[in-house]
Amino acid sequence: MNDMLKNILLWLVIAAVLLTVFNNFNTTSEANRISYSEFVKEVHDGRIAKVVVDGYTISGSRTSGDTFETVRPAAADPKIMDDLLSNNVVVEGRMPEQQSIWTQLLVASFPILLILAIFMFFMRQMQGGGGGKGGPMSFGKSKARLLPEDQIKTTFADVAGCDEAKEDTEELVDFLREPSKFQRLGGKIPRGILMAGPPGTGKTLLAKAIAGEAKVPFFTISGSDFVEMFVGVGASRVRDMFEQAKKHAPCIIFIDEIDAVGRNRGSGMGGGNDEREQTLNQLLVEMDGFEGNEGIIVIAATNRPDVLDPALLRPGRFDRQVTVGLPDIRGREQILKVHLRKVPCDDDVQPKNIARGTPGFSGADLANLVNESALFAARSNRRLVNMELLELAKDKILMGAERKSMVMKEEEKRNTAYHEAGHAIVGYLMPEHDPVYKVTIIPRGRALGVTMYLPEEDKYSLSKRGIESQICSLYGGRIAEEMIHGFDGVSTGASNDIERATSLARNMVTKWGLSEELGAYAYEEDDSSGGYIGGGTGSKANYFSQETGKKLDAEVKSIISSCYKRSTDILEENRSKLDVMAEALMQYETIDAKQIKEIMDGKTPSAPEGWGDSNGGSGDGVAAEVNDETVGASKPEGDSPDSNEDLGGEPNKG
Ligand SMILES: Nc1ncnc2c1ncn2[C@@H]1O[C@H](COP(=O)(O)OP(=O)(O)OP(=O)(O)O)[C@@H](O)[C@H]1O
Ligand SMILES: [Zn+2]
Repeated sequence: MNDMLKNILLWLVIAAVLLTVFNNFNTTSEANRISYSEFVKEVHDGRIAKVVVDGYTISGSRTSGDTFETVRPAAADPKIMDDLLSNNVVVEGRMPEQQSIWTQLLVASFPILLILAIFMFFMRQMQGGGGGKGGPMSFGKSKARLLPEDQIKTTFADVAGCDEAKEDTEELVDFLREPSKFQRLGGKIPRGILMAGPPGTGKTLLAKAIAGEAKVPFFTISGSDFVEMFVGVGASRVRDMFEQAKKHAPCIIFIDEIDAVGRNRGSGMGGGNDEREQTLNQLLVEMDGFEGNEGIIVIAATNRPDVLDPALLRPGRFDRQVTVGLPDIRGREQILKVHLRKVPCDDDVQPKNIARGTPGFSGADLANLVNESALFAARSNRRLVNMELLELAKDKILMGAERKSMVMKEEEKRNTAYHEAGHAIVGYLMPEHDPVYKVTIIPRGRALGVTMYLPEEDKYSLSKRGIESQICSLYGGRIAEEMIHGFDGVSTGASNDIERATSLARNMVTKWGLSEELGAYAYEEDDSSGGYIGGGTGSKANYFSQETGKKLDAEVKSIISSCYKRSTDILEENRSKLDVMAEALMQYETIDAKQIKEIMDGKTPSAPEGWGDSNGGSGDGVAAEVNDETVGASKPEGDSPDSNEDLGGEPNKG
């Protein structure tokens, strides 16, 4: 880095010297050159006949006939013009205006200033945007900020409502506390952890808590800090950051917004961005570089895990993913408690009630809610935060223009509850269907709600009966909606379900030979999937006539309508269970296998674990939620048949 700077500087100096030399050479090479004072003397002596003024250069001829040339200093006496004219000298052109000494100095020093400015510019670039965040001036320093272990006050107790994520990361604490002991015991050393989840769900907080628990230093940097105009700068920052971290190991490096550097290199976005690519490559190199025994854990956070370059996710890099989702109602209650601990509260404050009224809020929103209520209290000269102020703060946050769309309306929540319950009940009752594991109406990614099935083993082939069961449960959501709203009230939320069901039915007929009518014959082949359920969208090759095509369509339709009918029958027979499950979802937002079984057995569902300990006071220590991360972990695609993610339709649905 320093070498590069020196080079730049050296070239600038050489250029300046050459320029000067060339200039001088140019003028001194002329014959008949005289000094200005000589010229003035000759003017006074009346030896000059003609003068041609060209800027500061004065040339001309003497009365004797020979020519001369001179350069007029900027500070020359302006009276010379009068002298020339009074001696009847022919003057062509005009003498330049007199300038102040300061202007002259400025003009003279302009090239030096220019060089200096360029030099400063490079320095700032090397240093990273120039000082904003403080820290010592030196070239090539990464912008990573170091938080020494004794300054980290965050612990797991400060992170609430994401117990699964906490459990997933507890092992890291053990490792960081004593890397060598951990290794001796045969623990597999993690290197990179990717925290994925929507903004404000506590990814940064959790990473910091890991450092706080393990009492190790914490480096933070944002992915966007690496992205610079100059090729090589980002990469050198990455290198520098790892170098620093090695000196402080065991420690944690936290890279926020990893997607800023980690976007898929192949993807069109910012096409051919050399700098970003080099930075990413350097990051990959560094991740591969350390042997794992150096005690550095790199935690990266993103809310777009889907756009990351697959190379980042390979074994040995960010091969472990921890999802930090939006909190459900219990999570929200716990988060509220964590933050309410920090403000003086009235006795009437009930975190549970606020949690109930804030579906869709992130941890950051809830922290903000408590903070706002404290501000309201201060403004109205009250000593305590009470329920009224908390409600006021909630309304204020809900009112925030962009939040409105995020938070579920009661009506929408009910619709989603019925939809998911429909999936779950049909899935539960169909033969050879994966067991229903968990149902939630908390939005996840683009999905409004999710019903998760737990495959009993990895399945690479399914029976005809199993596939039909899947098609039935896929339609369960839409049918349930239809049952409560009538056909006209059905939302567009089921489009993904319908797509997947159709694709399954089509594959049954055209690829898997599962139609009696058309036999075991490959009518269609696509190059995308190796026959794995889920339907490919790749380019297709057709091997059938138009007439057969019609038969295929008819057969697909007949499979679908028979599944649709079966699904409808099931839901009509179990209408009361559907109501109970939808009601439970409205109340608890997430229910798991236990509650689902109770409902299906005709019992009143029990409250989920951790529900109702609202007087517990502390946010942690509440029973863990079921770990939904393990669901379908064996399947690489989100499109796998073991969960129904219900995408919201267009915002302006009819
Ligand atoms: N699970 C939680 N428990 C307690 N507080 C939380 C939780 N999640 C968020 N918060 C509060 O919100 C603040 C912001 O959260 P944080 O910065 O960790 O979110 P993030 O997921 O890293 O967001 P981003 O993706 O925007 O960086 C935290 O400092 C904390 O006060
Ligand atoms: Zn659905």
